[in-house]
Amino acid sequence: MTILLEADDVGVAYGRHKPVDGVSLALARGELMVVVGPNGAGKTTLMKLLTGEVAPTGGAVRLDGEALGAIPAWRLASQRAVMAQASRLAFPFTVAEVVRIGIDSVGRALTRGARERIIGEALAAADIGHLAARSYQTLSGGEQQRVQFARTFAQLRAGRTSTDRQVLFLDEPVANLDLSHQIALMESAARLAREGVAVIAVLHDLNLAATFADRILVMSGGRLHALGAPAEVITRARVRDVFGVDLCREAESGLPVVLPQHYAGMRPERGAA
Ligand SMILES: Nc1ncnc2c1ncn2[C@@H]1O[C@H](COP(=O)(O)OP(=O)(O)OP(=O)(O)O)[C@@H](O)[C@H]1O
Repeated sequence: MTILLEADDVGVAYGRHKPVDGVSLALARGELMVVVGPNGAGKTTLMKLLTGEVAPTGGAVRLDGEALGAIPAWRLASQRAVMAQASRLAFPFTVAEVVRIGIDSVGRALTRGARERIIGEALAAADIGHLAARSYQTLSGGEQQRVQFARTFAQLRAGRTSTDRQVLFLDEPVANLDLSHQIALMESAARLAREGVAVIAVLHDLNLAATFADRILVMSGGRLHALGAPAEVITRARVRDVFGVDLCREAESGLPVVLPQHYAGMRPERGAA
């Protein structure tokens, strides 16, 4: 198993407040890990620690075996892509231009045709081909979110010309999406995982998490509460403890969350990484 992202006892303190405290994890090539937890549990802060946006006050993060801080920005751009919670743009870029930004720093060696192919593929992966000429600023929140996913998708595709050991970070990527686009975006993320990308995503929807995750990490009060396969982690007792929600009786066996019929059989098969 090839580990692409590692956190050792990582945490950050703001005065006496510790949004994330002592979290350790290892994310393998081809794995899709979903981070869940209540509001304020430390999910976004953990993602920021893992991407290097926030410097840890304790512990260490390694990307493909190297200390995060030691990797130059130009190389990081090929190794990982980040979709943050909200992305506003000050300039009136078109959708296609925003997606092109994703490959500006990593796709210089690509031919013009290859770049256009990647952009087309990214637009399709996010179902925004029909919006390509629209101004990003005039899009709905959900449409903007899909554009940001396409940008990260394009960045990874272009970066693959330098390395196929890549990590994708998605912080609440489906927050504003309708049900079918939530599933479509997670399917695209799962497809990237099947191609070997290590994917880590913050989600609030436990159904979606259980459907798509190889492993689920539960954060609670800044600490790692549980980490494992969906059926082991999303138990009725844990949902009660962590989220304060009592699930229905049917939830007693196997995955406790009532999976809508629509999700049935949608769990993608993972190929060997
Ligand atoms: N820069 C900061 N200074 C002080 N406190 C912070 C800072 N950043 C985050 N926090 C606090 O850390 C805690 C965790 O925040 P974080 O955004 O990681 O939670 P979350 O699990 O992503 O929540 P949500 O589900 O609401 O998005 C919160 O109480 C937040 O107010």
